[in-house]
Order: sequence, then C-alpha cells, then structure tokens
Amino acid sequence: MQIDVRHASHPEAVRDFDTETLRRHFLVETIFEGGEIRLTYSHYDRMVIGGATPLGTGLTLTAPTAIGQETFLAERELGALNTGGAGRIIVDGMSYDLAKYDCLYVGKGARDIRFESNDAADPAKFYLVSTPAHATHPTVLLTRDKARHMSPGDPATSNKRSIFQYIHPEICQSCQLTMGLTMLETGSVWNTMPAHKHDRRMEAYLYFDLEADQRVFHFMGEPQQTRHMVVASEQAVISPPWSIHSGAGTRNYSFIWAMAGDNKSFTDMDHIAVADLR
Ligand SMILES: O=C(O)C(=O)C[C@H](O)C(=O)CO
Ligand SMILES: [Zn+2]
Repeated sequence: MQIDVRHASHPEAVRDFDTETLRRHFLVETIFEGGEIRLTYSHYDRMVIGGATPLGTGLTLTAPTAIGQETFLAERELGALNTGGAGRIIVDGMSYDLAKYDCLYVGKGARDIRFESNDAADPAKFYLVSTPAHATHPTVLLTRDKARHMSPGDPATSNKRSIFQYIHPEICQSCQLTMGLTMLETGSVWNTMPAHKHDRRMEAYLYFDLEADQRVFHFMGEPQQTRHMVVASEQAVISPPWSIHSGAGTRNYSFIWAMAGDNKSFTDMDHIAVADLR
C-alpha cells in the first residue's frame, strides 16, 4: 500500500505556482492501480483519498505510519464508492456487495477492512475517502437510489446534472464526512458554475466516466486569482477551503465529491457571480 502526503498551501503562495507545482500539490494522477491500494493524505482537514482495485486476490486496508494508529479506522470514518465492476467490501467479517455507483459508509473502530472483485477482468474500483472521527456511527450500504437526488443546471448553460448525496445528514450518519456523486447529462460540461467556496470545509473531487482522450479543465484558486489544471479520467483534485472548485469537460463526465470540516451543511456555500471571477 502506498500513501503520499500532501501539505497544505497558503493561497498567497499558490498565486505563484506554475503548472507543474500546481499539479504536484493539488492533483492526484493515479488513484486506481490494479492489485493495489493507493492513498493520498491531505493536511487539509486530514482527509485521505485513494483507490482500492482488487484483482485475483483481495486487498486489506492496513494503517501506514501517517495514520498514527494500529488500525486505519481506529480514529477515522470511511466512505467507499465503487466506480468499477461489481465487488464486495468485508468489514469485520460482514460482507457488503457493491455494484457500480454503490457506496459503503464504514464507522470508526472497524478493524478488518477487505476489498474483493467479482471478476479480475472487470475489477471493482473503490474510491476511498477517510476523515478523522470521534464517534462510531453504523456501517451502511448506500445504493444510488437511496441517495438524496437533486437535478440542478440547464442545457442553456451547459450544466444540467444530477447530484446524488449519499453520505449526507438526511441519508446516513457520519462525524464530519459528506460524500456524493454528480453526473453530467449529455451535452452538459460545466460543474459547479456559478462557482463557490466554503472556508468551513475542504473538498476533493474524483473525475471519472470520461474517455481516455477527453479531459476536464478543473478551475481552482481564489475567486479573483483562478488557475486551472487539465484532468484525465480517474484523477482526483484536492480543493483547499479557500478555493473555488469547478470544471468544464470536453464532454460530459461524472465526479465524486467529498467534504470535511466544521459542518456537514451542503448548502453552506459562498457563491461567486460569474462576472466576479478573474
Ligand atoms: O455539480 C455540483 O454543483 C456539485 O457537485 C457541487 C459539489 O458537490 C460541491 O462543491 C459541494 O460543495
Ligand atoms: Zn463545494
């Protein structure tokens, strides 16, 4: 298991980052590697993001030194959303089947977490998000039809999309983690525009369901100092609390968003008018 540690950056320093530096700090280029668990530890709210891609044999979530505990979830909670073929997650001997777009919330204190694919030729790709937790909430399997559904946007502004809120206070208890899936309709390419930031929470995006030759231009930075990163499918972006997070694809795509911080209120956003962006 690999874990890459990313430190937090001050917004004034980020104004001077060139493309390579921006990508080194805020883009995770490899989330899914066959037969591996790959993790990235962000010092923004100590969120860990990564992927588990089990092939013939299953994969076990162990606790690297960065976690500072004997077991990974000793003081953490976990969301795992399957972006690949069918598979299962076994939590302390209890097995949960996950098809594509199913999500498992795992509460603090679970000790033995194992990932398996039904078919190594079409492996499960579990996108993992973990945040510090101080209470144990029940482990729950969340299918997409159980998620809270919203349909914002308009074809006229190329941003018609479905937002599915899985780990959300109305659906599933958690300490601080919120997590969900946004799917753009055909012909719509913009997510999260008008843009927003929320200094109370950081956020991470995993873009996927995009062909290998297509890209999403992800916009980040202070609202009057925007920057962009060109992102391929199955790459993730760490969004600091002071940054906007928005994207325009060369076609439609899906992404998983996850947040952690002072509140779990999805609607607590500071919107920025399009005309005020620079
Ligand atoms: O399409 C969207 O809009 C989103 O998915 C927004 C993100 O979920 C977000 O930024 C929540 O704060
Ligand atoms: Zn946001």
